Amino acid sequence: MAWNVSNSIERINKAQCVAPDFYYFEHFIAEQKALSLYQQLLALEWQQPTLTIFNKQHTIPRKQIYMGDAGTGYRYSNQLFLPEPWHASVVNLKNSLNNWFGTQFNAALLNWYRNGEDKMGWHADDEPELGFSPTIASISLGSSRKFKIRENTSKHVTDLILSNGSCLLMTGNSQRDYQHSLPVQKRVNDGRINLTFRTVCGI
Ligand SMILES: O=C(O)CCC(=O)C(=O)O
Ligand SMILES: [Fe+2]
Repeated sequence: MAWNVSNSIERINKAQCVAPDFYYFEHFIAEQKALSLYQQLLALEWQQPTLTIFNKQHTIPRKQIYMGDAGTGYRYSNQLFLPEPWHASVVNLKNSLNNWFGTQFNAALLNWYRNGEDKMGWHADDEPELGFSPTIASISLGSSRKFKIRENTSKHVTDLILSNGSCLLMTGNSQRDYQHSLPVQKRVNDGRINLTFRTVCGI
């Protein structure tokens, strides 16, 4: 669903534009609140599915939980994910983001990177369920991790550090023109949880 930029001009002005259509808000959630949310979410029932990509089976190199409103089924690497019911803290965060940005997020993919060996490869969140030019808000809790943004034609890469309590808003052509990834960082010993809020036109 298209995002109404005019609702959020003021918010975007407070952000750092790290690449076209990528806006970074460093202290979006207070540090202590973000750390306590991290601790709370660690206790969830995390899953580590095996996906089939080009006929090969891969167990994802991190853990995840997909949460959302009923009817927000999501297809990702040939597998259908049905949403778990919202966790109280996550639905509160979703509602705050919707108020803040004027979005209509109805689902969230949570990723838990247990240490610097856990990662996410290059991809764009361009599944049809997300509609044309999706807006995605990505909240980071716990250890800081490097995040890479690569422009599709020039292959130019921008590095960004996503720190505890930050929000990265990806909007406009961010998924059409770029890919992003979270590389291995062997020297990171502690965990990080990332929540990506999405608007899913369900299946
Ligand atoms: O962990 C991150 O910051 C990236 C997560 C991501 O790209 C995704 O869930 O699609
Ligand atoms: Fe992504």
